[in-house]
Amino acid sequence: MVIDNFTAIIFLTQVTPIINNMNQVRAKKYLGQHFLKDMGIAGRIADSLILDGKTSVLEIGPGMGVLTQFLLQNPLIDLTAVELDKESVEYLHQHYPQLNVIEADFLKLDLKTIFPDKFCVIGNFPYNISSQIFFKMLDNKDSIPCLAGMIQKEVAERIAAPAGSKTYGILSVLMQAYYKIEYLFTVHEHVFDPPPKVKSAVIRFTRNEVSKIDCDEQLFKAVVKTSFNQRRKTLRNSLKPLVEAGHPMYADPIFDLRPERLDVAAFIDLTKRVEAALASK
Ligand SMILES: C[S@@+](CC[C@H](N)C(=O)[O-])C[C@H]1O[C@@H](n2cnc3c(N)ncnc32)[C@H](O)[C@@H]1O
Repeated sequence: MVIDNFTAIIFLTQVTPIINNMNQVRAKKYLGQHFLKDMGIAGRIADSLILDGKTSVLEIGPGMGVLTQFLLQNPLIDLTAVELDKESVEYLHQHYPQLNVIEADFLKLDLKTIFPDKFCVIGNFPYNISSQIFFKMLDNKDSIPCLAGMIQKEVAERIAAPAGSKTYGILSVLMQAYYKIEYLFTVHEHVFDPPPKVKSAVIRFTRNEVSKIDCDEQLFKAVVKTSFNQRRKTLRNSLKPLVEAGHPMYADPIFDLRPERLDVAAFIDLTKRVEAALASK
């Protein structure tokens, strides 16, 4: 049989197996796939969780298992992985048959059903959904004592930013309210295949043993989100959707401030004022 170039391309496309000839998963941009090549860094990330005895751990986005291989070796870790990419799941089944891997979107996972008790979270996270991962973590904060992983450096800096800094925002306040945050180390682009356009960072969150939040938690979240929805405005202007303009509450000079000036304690105080104003209606 004579195969011209065109026929050869069709032929190759049709017979390309799920795992390609290199026995590697082909990186897909829409899934945020940047595979870590550096075993030293993978080992450091896998070691960064703080474990209190034998612990259930969820790895988000194991890809080809560069972190997974270290996690599976740790006798304290009872590992489950969630991976959205079918090709990666096939790869994991072949290379790590002992791994419990769920083929699903982490954001749609019912965590309470899978982990009725406490569990930790780890991963070299898909950067396109890192904020959503943290909001989901906050929704499950009572079950998650520790999370460690790699995200975009800029996002890690933003979450760890102190009050008063330009990048301080909703996630900084909410995560700092419930977790101790440690920026562990920076990771350069060249250790990934394909390299991302941005630098990365490994960050760790450890749940505060004593809750700082002694106000209504739902209202606290609403006050933080509403305040930052218009971050260039003063609190007097931005909080109007919660408490109507002209309310006596606004006489206090705290409402002259922009939201980035307030640390967690000040947001708790603000929430109590809003709560009192709503109760006095
Ligand atoms: C940055 S890659 C990291 C892969 C691997 N852990 C590594 O370090 O080489 C992110 C991984 O998350 C997976 N992923 C993307 N979106 C996901 C989602 N919504 N739920 C679960 N996994 C997802 C991707 O398929 C990819 O394998």
